[in-house]
Order: sequence, then structure tokens, then C-alpha cells
Amino acid sequence: MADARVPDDLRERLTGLGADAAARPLLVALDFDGTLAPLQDDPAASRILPAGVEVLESLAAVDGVHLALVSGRAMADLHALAQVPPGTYLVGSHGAERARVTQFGLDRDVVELTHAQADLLAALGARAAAVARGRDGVWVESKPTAVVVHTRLAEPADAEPAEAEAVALGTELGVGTLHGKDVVELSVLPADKGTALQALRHELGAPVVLYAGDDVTDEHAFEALDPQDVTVKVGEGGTVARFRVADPQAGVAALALLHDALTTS
Ligand SMILES: O=P(O)(O)OC[C@H]1O[C@H](O[C@H]2O[C@H](CO)[C@@H](O)[C@H](O)[C@H]2O)[C@H](O)[C@@H](O)[C@@H]1O
Repeated sequence: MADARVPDDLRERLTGLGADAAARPLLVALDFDGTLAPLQDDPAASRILPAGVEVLESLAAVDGVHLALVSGRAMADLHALAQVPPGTYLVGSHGAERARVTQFGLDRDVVELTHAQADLLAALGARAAAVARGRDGVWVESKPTAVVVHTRLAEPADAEPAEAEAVALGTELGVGTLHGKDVVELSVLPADKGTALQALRHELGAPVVLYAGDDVTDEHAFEALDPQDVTVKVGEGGTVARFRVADPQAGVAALALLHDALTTS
């Protein structure tokens, strides 16, 4: 029986993909937090849904399918949490970091900051810490190319001014600024998921990309993709994505349906 969590329009498109030999190689690219892993107060507590681990394993085994995670997470963090099979491409820090999972670990591109960028990152860290100071529930995450002001645990009276100050800090220092779900990311290596995803699809020669994501930062990917691509918004909120599912569980159900379509046609 059809899984009711997958809307009819998406089911139809995924079934069509299964029968479309011209859609190979197919790039299946997925956001991590809020898409494969339900959102958590503590980012270290995020875990990919068990059914997600299984379906990614199955999809990666299908001939003509490339699998990628495209995340704002720092690469080391993403790799530690991802539980994806060898061969999977990992795009971290919104595109500033790239790697491929191997049997033995990670084959990753080295990210080198110039002295000026390293100094700027240090300055950003200090200024972001000042934004968080004295505000309950506001804290700063450090990444190799960025700092992130987190506000998920804060009341609006602390979260709203902290986010506004973080955005203003990004403008003042002229760094890449992304405002996601309860986060403001300030990066010395400007990157976005759309640019990263299009670069990957061209490298792989993928005529069709399926991309699913939940956050406003995923809109860059949706916007950059082409009409034949399959864009799926996970959860509520405005989007330019063509399709929508209610939550990560429904997203994983859609991936299972895609697997069935690819292997039974
Ligand atoms: O592109 P994503 O894979 O969605 O990563 C984006 C950010 O994810 C993490 O923050 C988000 O998830 C946290 C855990 O569920 C949540 O607490 C936070 O509010 C979310 O914004 C991560 O901590 C960030 O570094 C990523 O950029």
C-alpha cells in the first residue's frame, strides 16, 4: 500500500524518475539537520533517523546513483554524525568544505585560509562571543571557516537582539552571512549550498538532481537547481521547492519510494 506520508505529486515524480534512463547518473543530495536528523537543542545530540541510515545504504548500492550530504555542518562534525556508506560525497560548511567517504575514513579537500582570513576568523570568534555574553541560551560554535551564533535555547528577549547583532557583525566585517533556523553563520569563506551543489552535479555529469532540505539556507540549493530537478522542502515555511513533505520521517519514506522506483523499473 502507498505510504500516505509521501504526497501524490512527489510520488508520481519519483516513480517517473525510476523509469527514466536519461536521468542517470542521478545525484541524490540531502541536507542533514532537520532533514535526515530531527532538530535538537544540542547539535551534538543530532542523529540520523535509523530508517534513514538504511535507505541511504540501499540507494548508494543502486547503479547510476550518486549520494551526497550537503550541510552547513563543519566537515569533521558531519562525518562523525552522518553514518553514510563509502562513496558518499560530503559537502560541509555550506560548500566551503568537500570530501568523499571511503572505506577507511575520509578523502577530503584541504581548506587553507590565508593569514588575513585566519585573522578575520579569530576576530569574528571574539566579536561573536561578545554577542553571546550575558544572554542566556545564546552560544557560539566554531568551525574551520566560520563561527555560528546559536539561539535555539534562548528566550526571544535574548535571541532576537543576538541574531540582529550577529547579522550586523557580518555586515560590518564584510563576511558571508547566513541566517538559518536559530543560527546566524558568519563565514570568512563565502559559500552557499546552491553553488556547491551545481558544482558537484557538473563534476558527476548528473542530468537530474534530487535535493531535500528544511532550512532557509537550503533555498539557495532549490533556487540554483533546474526545472528537471526534484526539489523537496521538509517541513513548514516558505519555499521555492517544487515538492514538500511534512517532516524528516516523511522525507525518508520518499527516499524509500525512490529506491523502490529505481530498482523495480
Ligand atoms: O545544513 P544543515 O545540515 O541543516 O546544518 C545547518 C546547521 O545545523 C546545525 O544547527 C541546526 O541543527 C541543530 C541541531 O538540531 C539545532 O540545534 C540548530 O538550531 C540548527 O540551526 C549546526 O549546529 C550548524 O553548525 C549547521 O550549520
